[in-house]
Amino acid sequence: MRCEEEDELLEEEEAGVARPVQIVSADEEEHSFSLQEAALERLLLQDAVQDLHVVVVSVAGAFRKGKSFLLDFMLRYMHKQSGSWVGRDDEPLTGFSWRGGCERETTGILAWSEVFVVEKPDGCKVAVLLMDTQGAFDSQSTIKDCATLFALSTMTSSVQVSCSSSLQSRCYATLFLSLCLSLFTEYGRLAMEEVYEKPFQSLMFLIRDWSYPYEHPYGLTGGQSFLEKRLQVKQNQHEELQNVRKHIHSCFSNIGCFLLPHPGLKVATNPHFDGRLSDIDEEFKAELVSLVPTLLAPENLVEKEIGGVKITCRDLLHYFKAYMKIYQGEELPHPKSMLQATAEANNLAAVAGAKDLYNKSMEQVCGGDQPYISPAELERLHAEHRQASVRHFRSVKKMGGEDFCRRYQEQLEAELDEAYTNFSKHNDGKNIFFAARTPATLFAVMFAMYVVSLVTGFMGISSVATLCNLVMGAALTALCVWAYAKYSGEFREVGAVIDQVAETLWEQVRGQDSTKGEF
Ligand SMILES: Nc1nc2c(ncn2[C@@H]2O[C@H](COP(=O)(O)OP(=O)(O)OP(=O)(O)O)[C@@H](O)[C@H]2O)c(=O)[nH]1
Ligand SMILES: [Mg+2]
Repeated sequence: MRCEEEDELLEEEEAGVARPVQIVSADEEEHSFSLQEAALERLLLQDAVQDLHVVVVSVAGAFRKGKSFLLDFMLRYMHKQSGSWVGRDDEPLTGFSWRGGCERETTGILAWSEVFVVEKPDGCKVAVLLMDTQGAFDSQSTIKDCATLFALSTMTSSVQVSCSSSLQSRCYATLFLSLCLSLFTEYGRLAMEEVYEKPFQSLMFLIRDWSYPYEHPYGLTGGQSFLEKRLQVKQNQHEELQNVRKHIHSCFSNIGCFLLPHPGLKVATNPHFDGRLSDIDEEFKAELVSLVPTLLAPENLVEKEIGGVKITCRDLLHYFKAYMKIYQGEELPHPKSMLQATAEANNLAAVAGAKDLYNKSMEQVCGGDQPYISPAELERLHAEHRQASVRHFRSVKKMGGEDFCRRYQEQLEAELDEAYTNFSKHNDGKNIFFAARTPATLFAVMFAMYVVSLVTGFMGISSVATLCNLVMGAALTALCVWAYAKYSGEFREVGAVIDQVAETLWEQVRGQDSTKGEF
């Protein structure tokens, strides 16, 4: 069954059908999470988006609160981006899987397989990635599970939408705030010591089923006044709570709150509800139409920044890998190791960017469809592009301090030299004389053996003549095998050994020639 499902998914992927992709999967028994690296790579390394700055919108929060449901409306907006995006009255809601009932639906973290490319009003193109997360407080998850997912989605997103209901908002905010205190505020403080920038971008508290519009009206303004009241620092509060309230603003560049009305009884209680708008209360629809563009309109998109630098889809991959590593332990990671992981991923992303720059420049010089270039010229261009690449690495703002970055610079230099060896070999392969070296050497051996066997035969030294004939025969066989290996692509190892032997002979003769030349 599992295999069939996987095959189906693969077929869908090949057919280009957009769908949710599991990027972090949960192991329910072990209470652990693992990164689906291959799926994430396929998602983030698509040609059209890998070099674009990324906007990561993640919806997290309490379980069964309509997170996936909301994301499906976000998908509708991303597909249409026009006034009538919300859809027809009788259209079922599809996309991220959602359903009624009291059992949880989403596990781990999922992303939409289509990364949307949006042009911002300033003309910059950005890639928008939508992420759905497992809900907090379900009966099967531990507090550590909830905190891990919450931390992961906060660390990797630029817009974090935190869902909770009116009633839960208190305990949810408390969990979030205490998490903030123990992890994010300390992480933020450490990060800011280095880069003086707020570590996270946008946080939107989304309060569902708001039932007190007479106190705070629905929408953003009501939410803002509700939030201000919640985040007020009061003298009689516990010192810890006071600190969180003070620090939360220094962690996020923008904190908002949106109060969403109840969607109506059909949504909440009808088991056959399929998401059609005609079954949803007007009030809810009106607020939804204002909420989604607040988060996703081109002018409101917030790019993911780390260490004060906007990151690309390719960079995001490094951060995911680094964060996933630290969240796999028994305990929640210490803020210091979070910072360490960020610095590591930050440097690795800079290495990857610099290497990509070098590879692209060298491809133009000696890529697959470029003609042969002289080795001396190739070496000169390699030195030039290597320097440019290292300069690029050094110019990128990085975390971790000078010594830490130097280690990654050394790694980059070693990787560039290795890439050069490959480019150089590839270039040599294009030289027709270089390719003809093996048959030329074998012919020369055969000719020399033929002459020696003639002379020695004439002089009557038949044993030497026979030996020469044998060597000639061996050279001829080697030539035939080599030609077959090159033509058919089979017995490649044998072909390589023959090349190696011919190369050694060639170098030997050339070496003797040049020694003679010196005298
Ligand atoms: N009360 C209420 N129900 C909603 C709201 N939005 C959607 N729902 C309903 O809530 C149910 C759960 O929706 P999902 O989108 O699957 O919820 P979820 O938060 O993704 O759930 P998990 O993935 O299990 O954490 C569905 O029946 C929705 O119709 C809302 O604002 N309030
Ligand atoms: Mg869900």
